[in-house]
Amino acid sequence: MSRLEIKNLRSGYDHNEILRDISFEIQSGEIVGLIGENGAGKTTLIKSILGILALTEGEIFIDGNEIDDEWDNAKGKMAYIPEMPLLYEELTLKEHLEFTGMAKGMDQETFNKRVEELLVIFNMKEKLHHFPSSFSKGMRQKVMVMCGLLHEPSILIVDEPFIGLDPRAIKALVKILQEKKQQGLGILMSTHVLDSAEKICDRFVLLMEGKVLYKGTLEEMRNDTGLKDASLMDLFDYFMGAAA
Ligand SMILES: Nc1ncnc2c1ncn2[C@@H]1O[C@H](COP(=O)(O)OP(=O)(O)OP(=O)(O)O)[C@@H](O)[C@H]1O
Repeated sequence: MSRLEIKNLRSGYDHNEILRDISFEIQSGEIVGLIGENGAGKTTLIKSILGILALTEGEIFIDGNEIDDEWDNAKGKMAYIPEMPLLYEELTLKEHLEFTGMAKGMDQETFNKRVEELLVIFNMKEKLHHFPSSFSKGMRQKVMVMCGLLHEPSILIVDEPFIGLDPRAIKALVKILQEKKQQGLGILMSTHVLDSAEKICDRFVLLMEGKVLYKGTLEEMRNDTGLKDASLMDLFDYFMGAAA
């Protein structure tokens, strides 16, 4: 159970500031959708939260503790699943999991138990000793998700989880994210797949040109715009149009 809080964040690349005054939080047991057009700053924001990019201003807290002071602790609580599956071609699925377990400092007993559970959930038992070269895109994505969930993080950050997955794989992933959420995982999910996002996210942060354009639930968006029954896509269009 954790809470991630982002306060007045500014960051970017060298002399190119991309994000300005970003503030929002992710509570335990909720899925927050990070929505924005190409180049809005979603990946830059994720990289900033993960400490890959330095902040020029602002603070990030986990459970009230600033990440800067508690970096190792924070790293243990967070997991990240990147947009493109990054696998080592010379390592089998088992070795990927072992490598992750070691990096996260898991003890053998917990590791074995979790691997057993994840292999069943993701239907990958038969692939345990196989190399990524024999995996489809969806299976590669599954390996990333398994590695991400291995140490039972309390905050999960997922960048574009649905790209390249077939409808059944999307359904399976949605089910897993919902189950994990019910168990208390807080999830930040960046995606362009708005119909899936609408179904599974509890709240949304809409980004435009590096700034928060809107944050709230679907219901709040509908009330604020007067667009009753509007889809997330329609609401996103509306907010983008109003800001242009
Ligand atoms: N390595 C980099 N160096 C300099 N500028 C970058 C770099 N990566 C991204 N940018 C710029 O930062 C801005 C935000 O890009 P970012 O990748 O965060 O957008 P995004 O919302 O994730 O887009 P997409 O939906 O296309 O993945 C863009 O203007 C982009 O050109």
